[in-house]
Amino acid sequence: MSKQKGSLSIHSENIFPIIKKWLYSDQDIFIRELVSNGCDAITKVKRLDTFGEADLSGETNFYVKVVLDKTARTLKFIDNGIGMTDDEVKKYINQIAFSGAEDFLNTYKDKGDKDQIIGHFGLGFYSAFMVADRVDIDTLSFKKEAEAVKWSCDGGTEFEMEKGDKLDRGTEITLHLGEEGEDFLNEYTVRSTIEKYCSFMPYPIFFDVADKEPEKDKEGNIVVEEPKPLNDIEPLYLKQPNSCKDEDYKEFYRSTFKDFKEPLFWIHLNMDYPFNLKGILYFPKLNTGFDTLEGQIKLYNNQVFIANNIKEVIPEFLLLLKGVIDCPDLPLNVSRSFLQNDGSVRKISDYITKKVADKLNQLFKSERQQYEKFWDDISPFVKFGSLKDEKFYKKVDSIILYKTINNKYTTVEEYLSGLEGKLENQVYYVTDKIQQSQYIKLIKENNLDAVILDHHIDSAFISYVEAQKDNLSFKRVDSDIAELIKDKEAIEGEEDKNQTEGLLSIFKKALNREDLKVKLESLKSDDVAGMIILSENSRRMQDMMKMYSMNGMDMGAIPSEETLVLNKKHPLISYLINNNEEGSDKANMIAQQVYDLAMISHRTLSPDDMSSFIKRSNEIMKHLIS
Ligand SMILES: Nc1ncnc2c1ncn2[C@@H]1O[C@H](COP(=O)(O)OP(=O)(O)OP(=O)(O)O)[C@@H](O)[C@H]1O
Repeated sequence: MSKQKGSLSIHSENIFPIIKKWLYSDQDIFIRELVSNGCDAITKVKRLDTFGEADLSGETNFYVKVVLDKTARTLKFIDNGIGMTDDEVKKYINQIAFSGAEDFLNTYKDKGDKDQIIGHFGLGFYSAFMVADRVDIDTLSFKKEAEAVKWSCDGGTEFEMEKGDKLDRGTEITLHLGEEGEDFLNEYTVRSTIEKYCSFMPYPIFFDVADKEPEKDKEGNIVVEEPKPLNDIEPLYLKQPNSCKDEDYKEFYRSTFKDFKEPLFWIHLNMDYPFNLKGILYFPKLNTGFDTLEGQIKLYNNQVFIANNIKEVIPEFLLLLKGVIDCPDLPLNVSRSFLQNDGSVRKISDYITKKVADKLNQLFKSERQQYEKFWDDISPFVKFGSLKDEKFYKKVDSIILYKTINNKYTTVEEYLSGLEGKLENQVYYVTDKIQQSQYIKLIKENNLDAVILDHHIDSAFISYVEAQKDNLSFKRVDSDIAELIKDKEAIEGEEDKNQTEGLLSIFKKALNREDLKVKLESLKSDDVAGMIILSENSRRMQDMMKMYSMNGMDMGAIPSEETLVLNKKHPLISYLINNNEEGSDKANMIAQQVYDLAMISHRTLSPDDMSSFIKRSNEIMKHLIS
């Protein structure tokens, strides 16, 4: 066969169902497509007016109107934009995937700002057939002497076109809703879909129900209300940050996210080069737990809503925030909610991350007090962000705060320099202020400090920080603190060894635990009889095992590394040392009680241990009166 060249042909009968059914992910998107076509039509005619190619004679009243008629089962999209001549209908409507928007941009590419035109692919109009059995177009071009055109198609590949009777400039698209469009006979659905996609579109969008019962006042007079657009044609994020007041930001937050809690602070993104990006990111007040943190980042392209929380553009941890981002440079797919794989998406995401880190640094440096006030709310976000994105962590590392047991906020650097000479590269922490109060007391008595890390994210976070920083280690207050609590003056001798042996035997017997580890120390304080000490590593291992045990692992298999430190100075312990009563009821009771009391400050008792503890405590109380 000889070499041939040619162009591929498409069978409209086969391609049309694909466009109608599968091109767009959400059925309600037809509303966005038709309203944005109306907006594009207005932008075009206004632009031609500025070029002197159309004469609008100072007209300013531009709009897109959506009118539902439940009785007639129609939904109309009316605009007073550029309109179409019959040639244009043939070119742009009858030819699938031929975009008048692209055509317009190419014709006028040297003039003006290309970004305001929404259409691109020449397919959006056909999304109407996802809900309509028939679509009519009535249009009149802005051109002088233009004739109105009427076009109609029932979703097959045939259309009808004739002279129309439209008298005013613009286009009216009528959707005859079929079975699949049943939902859009509902006023609320139409209204909320317009609000969802078109809230920030650049021309007023009105919604009306043609066959609605008129509203009447008490006297029965018909009340005519001034129509109000459903959108905000000049959203705050498009304005210059220096012209926006705090109240404007708060109001925009309330109206956009329907959240009446005030945001903590916000970042106004305003970038023109190397890509165009505008938006506002809000840090919401989070007084709920981490599990329920849920932000919302609305992504727009040229004031047209694309989708919420698009992970490709918005780094995952930023999805805990609330905000709007408008980026006309996004490489969108036809269906718009999908992005094309493109390097610029990564750049956009990096830019947003950097802006957030910059804002936090600026707050830390110039408004430390405010920053501390916000810290409890923003800390899960900053920690989650650090875990998810090393670059972000590097930028915020030095401004991560820790709340101390004295209710102060400190960075690791400040903490360590405050305890210079006492602690080296070691941070004490508390996970439960109440349970660990005994240890907190010790820390305070030793003029030390500890930070509170009581959030679910903290254990993962500190391991991450330790991996990032050489030498730094976090130690829970009940870990290796023997050195701290020991009375350094007391000298350990041979006698201690024997006493430890004796006590060990008493406790093992009383608790019926052969694996028990006991240490005898002279503690600084003589009001604590015993304490449980567990090395940080063993405890973390235990915590991890516990997590796994939820998935069915046997906890009994984990060896216990806890050591019971007994205080030689405490009268109960010296009683046990000095009276050889091993195995007696009294010795057993003291040993069990000392052990349980030490355990309670370390972790929660098991239900059985708790009931024995209560029972025994009552027994002991009875001795007071016997
Ligand atoms: N309301 C309207 N007024 C004037 N022209 C319109 C109107 N609706 C559609 N058109 C013309 O029909 C063309 C095709 O519209 P369609 O919605 O299919 O694609 P598009 O808007 O160009 O691109 P996209 O598929 O990205 O939305 C438009 O580019 C425009 O020229």
